[in-house]
Amino acid sequence: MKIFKFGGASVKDAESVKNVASIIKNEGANDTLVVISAMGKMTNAFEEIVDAYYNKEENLPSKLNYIEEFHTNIMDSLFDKEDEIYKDVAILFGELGWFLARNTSQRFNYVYDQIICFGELLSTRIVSAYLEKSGTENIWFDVRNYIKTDSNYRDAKVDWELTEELITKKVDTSKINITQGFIAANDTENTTTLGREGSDYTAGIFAYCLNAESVSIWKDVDGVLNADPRVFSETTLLEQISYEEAIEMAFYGASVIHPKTLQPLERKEIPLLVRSFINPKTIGTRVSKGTRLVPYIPCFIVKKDQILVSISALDFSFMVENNISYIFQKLHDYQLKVNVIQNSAISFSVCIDNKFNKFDAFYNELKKEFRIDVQTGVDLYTIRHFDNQAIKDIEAKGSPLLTQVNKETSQIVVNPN
Ligand SMILES: Nc1ncnc2c1ncn2[C@@H]1O[C@H](COP(=O)(O)OP(=O)(O)O)[C@@H](O)[C@H]1O
Ligand SMILES: N[C@@H](CC(=O)OP(=O)(O)O)C(=O)O
Repeated sequence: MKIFKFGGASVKDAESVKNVASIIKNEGANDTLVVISAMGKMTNAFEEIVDAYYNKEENLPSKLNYIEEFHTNIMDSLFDKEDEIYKDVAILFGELGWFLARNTSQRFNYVYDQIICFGELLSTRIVSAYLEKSGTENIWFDVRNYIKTDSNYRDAKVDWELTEELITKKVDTSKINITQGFIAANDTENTTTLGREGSDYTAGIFAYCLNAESVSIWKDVDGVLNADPRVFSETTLLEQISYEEAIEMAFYGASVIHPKTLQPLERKEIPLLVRSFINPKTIGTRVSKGTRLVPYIPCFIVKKDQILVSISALDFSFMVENNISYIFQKLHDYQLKVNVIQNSAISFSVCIDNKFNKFDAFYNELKKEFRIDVQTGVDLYTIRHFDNQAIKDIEAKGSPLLTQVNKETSQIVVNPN
């Protein structure tokens, strides 16, 4: 069985849905399981629903209306008014309205997951119905009956044993199956999610449980490139990458592959193909056991808008285990992700992501006991398989503030000025 995964960009409008349908028809076979994300930026739009629900209820109707119109416009270009899909979609909006009206829980993460899941439920219903209408028979199923997790809402952990049992028992491997990425359910049938951008991971879960022959994730780029094309004007397609190399790249922040996706595939040596939904005939990138990197060239990963923090003791004493472990505990408490660490006798520097906007609270707590220098708005470049020229090119992007060189990886924090 083959697993395909289509992200939001691949189903952002009616033309894109037609394109996805033709890829499934031409590249898929009868035994293909297709994982699909919410259309376009719909997960962000559903996040706004959650926000309005908690903070600005008067905005709810207009935000719901925007989402409903977005999907209706796409359907109007793909279907006839009397088609069943309009009823299916109306039922989903009915369920969402019912939840918003009846929910009494104040648990934010629980509420978030019960709302956010509608993006994937809607997109898969629409793509499945369009495939059927255009002559490609398929089975739509609700992934929440297949992938089971704990109750850690918004970042749920998969119950592999139960999930494998359900998937192997229930998936009809002789058909084209259409299902949702990113969402799952716990043992009380409440919806959970696997973390933002988790649909690649869903594809990995199905591949692992079904011993798939390959996973293809269809992207708006030709494959994995040696640098983020949004930041670098010249990039080269990587034809082959080993699992280890892809895991390293994802770990350092190459957003083209979700980090959790690779481990289940590596364990069963299932190749991951990163392919272009714009040019489906091109070969893309193969991530598999074998050669580390083809071609073997420096690869650049960028994390924008980081904070560089230098911490030293007020009395200029050495930064050693006890104060460093205290700082780490605080970084953990405030959910600040550390991307680089550099230590000298009297100062300790970290480059961090302020994803949850808790840096100010961290700073206010630490400044009572430490001297802290903060540089906000800096960029972190990671170069895998660097050479001198690659380091020079990055250092020329602004004022380099910190450079760390390991055997295969160099990390440079740059103030873009
Ligand atoms: N090294 C890289 N190679 C290819 N694309 C990259 C790389 N780094 C960042 N990207 C970005 O990742 C995007 C695709 O990933 P993503 O948006 O998560 O896809 P999807 O949501 O469709 O799963 C590309 O549009 C590209 O801008
Ligand atoms: N829709 C979810 C899951 C996902 O993986 O989306 P995408 O494949 O478009 O990154 C999100 O935006 O987080």
